[in-house]
Amino acid sequence: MGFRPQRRMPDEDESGVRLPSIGVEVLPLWVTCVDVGKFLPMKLVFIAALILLTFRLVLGFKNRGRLPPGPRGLPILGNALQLASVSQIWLIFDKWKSQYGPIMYLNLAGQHIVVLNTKAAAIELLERRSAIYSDRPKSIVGEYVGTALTMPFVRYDKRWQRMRRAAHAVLNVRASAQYQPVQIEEAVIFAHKLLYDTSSPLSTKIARSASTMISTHYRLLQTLCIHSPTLWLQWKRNAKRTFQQTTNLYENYYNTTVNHNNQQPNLCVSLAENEVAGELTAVEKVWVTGAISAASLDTTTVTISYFLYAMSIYPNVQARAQRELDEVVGRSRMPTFDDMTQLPYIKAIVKEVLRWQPVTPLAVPHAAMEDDWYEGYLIPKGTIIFPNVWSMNRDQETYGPDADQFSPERFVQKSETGDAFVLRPEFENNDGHYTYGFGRRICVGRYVAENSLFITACTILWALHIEPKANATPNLEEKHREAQDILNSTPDFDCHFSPRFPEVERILQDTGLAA
Ligand code: HEM
Repeated sequence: MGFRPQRRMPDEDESGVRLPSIGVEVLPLWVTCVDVGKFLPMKLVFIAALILLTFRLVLGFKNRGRLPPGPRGLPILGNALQLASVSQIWLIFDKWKSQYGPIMYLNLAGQHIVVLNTKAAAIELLERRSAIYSDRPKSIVGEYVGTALTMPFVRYDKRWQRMRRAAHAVLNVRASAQYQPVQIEEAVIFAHKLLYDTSSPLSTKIARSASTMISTHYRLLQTLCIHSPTLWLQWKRNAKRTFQQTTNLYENYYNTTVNHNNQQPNLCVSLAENEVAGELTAVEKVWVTGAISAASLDTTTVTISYFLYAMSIYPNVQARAQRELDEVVGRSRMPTFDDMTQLPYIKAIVKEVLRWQPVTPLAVPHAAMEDDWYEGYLIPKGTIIFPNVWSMNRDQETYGPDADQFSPERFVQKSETGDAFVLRPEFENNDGHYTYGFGRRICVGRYVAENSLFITACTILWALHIEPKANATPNLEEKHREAQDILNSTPDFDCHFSPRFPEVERILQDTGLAA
């Protein structure tokens, strides 16, 4: 069933993008004051703010007994100061989990936050009750510069439904198979670079490999990386210009790729040709491709970094994976997607990297669209919901006492003959982690990501021997203390790569040329 075109709202431009507006009802108090202050005498604003604040405090006290348990905060500021100086919020949440249980309440200067610490809570709310938990938090900055069109942050409305259907049409299990030849090519180029490119640092080589689907993808990503910080810093002054620049960037990329396609399957061409994508407006279409490219960049880069890092510090895992590759693939050709079912240990490594170091340890926040109750606790409408993926992925009841350790063995068991590994039956059709998120907002690119991670892991392990550079083993805890984001940071490490056997270079080159 198609969606009927939406009526344009008074504060939308012709592309349907919301223009800057003053939405008093949803803004945090301080922002309301700042914006409204331009239009009203300061005294009036102050009185209005005081009334609103009193109202919120009274309501807050009334509701407090019914809200989930959580750390005590300060009046007005709530828990804001407890979180302001923390670099890895998920570690604090993990600590609080043992104190407050499966569902935890925080207050950030009036904004309700609920953290879901267990898979049972996340599945009940974000999956079974997804009809009311699939929204995203309203972002004031974002609406100025285009999150109204950036798919992972789009509010749960008709536009998101159009975008999601289009993205699903070009990224579902079957559609994602069309990108496999390009993913093989990318993996071969990556392995070659790791071996022979001595000029660029490891992090640059990894970022290059994160262009999961199409070679031209990378050019867009590079441009985005260069422009993003300035675009975001100047957000308010140049809001409209920023939005326009980003649209131009995406449009340029989209048109160039569609018009100069070299016959390789790629996302833009798939979208241009897909019937479902016909429901999108022109501007939505280019933003879907841009947002998908951006969504795949950090996620894949961080995950591949942790894969290399794990291989360098767990030589036994590396050796076991290489034994599996030698037995199944041999040394006269490179692994392909056809080998996938025969390589359970490599699949287990990919699952374990995603479980052990989820790139977004709190996923992407959802938002409650109605007042709701869970286990006797009130979740007010507008609450921002963080699924605590980090804690769920390290739950000892599910993963055992070694849940904090990197151990792909947890996903495999000995085959009946006892001479090989097979995936444990419960993980055949199950990720074995919660890193791709939940419910209707679950990562739409996960099949492409899985293919990309699998073929990259196979290719690297088949071709290279990986060793940490002397004295280069980083202390992850130290690194984490430096992170200032809700994204897991890339580990700061370096490795030494060498070919596993003499024919590696020739076979890499032959495969690269043939792909
Ligand atoms: C290691 C790889 C990846 C991880 C761990 C990851 C993780 C996530 C997570 C946690 C979400 C939010 C889920 C939620 O709200 O519950 C998400 C959303 C999304 N991801 Fe991924 N992602 C990965 C790769 C990719 C790739 C390769 C693409 C594109 C080809 C992609 C496209 C998207 C999009 C478009 C969304 C927004 C979905 C929506 O809001 O409906 N992701 N991803």
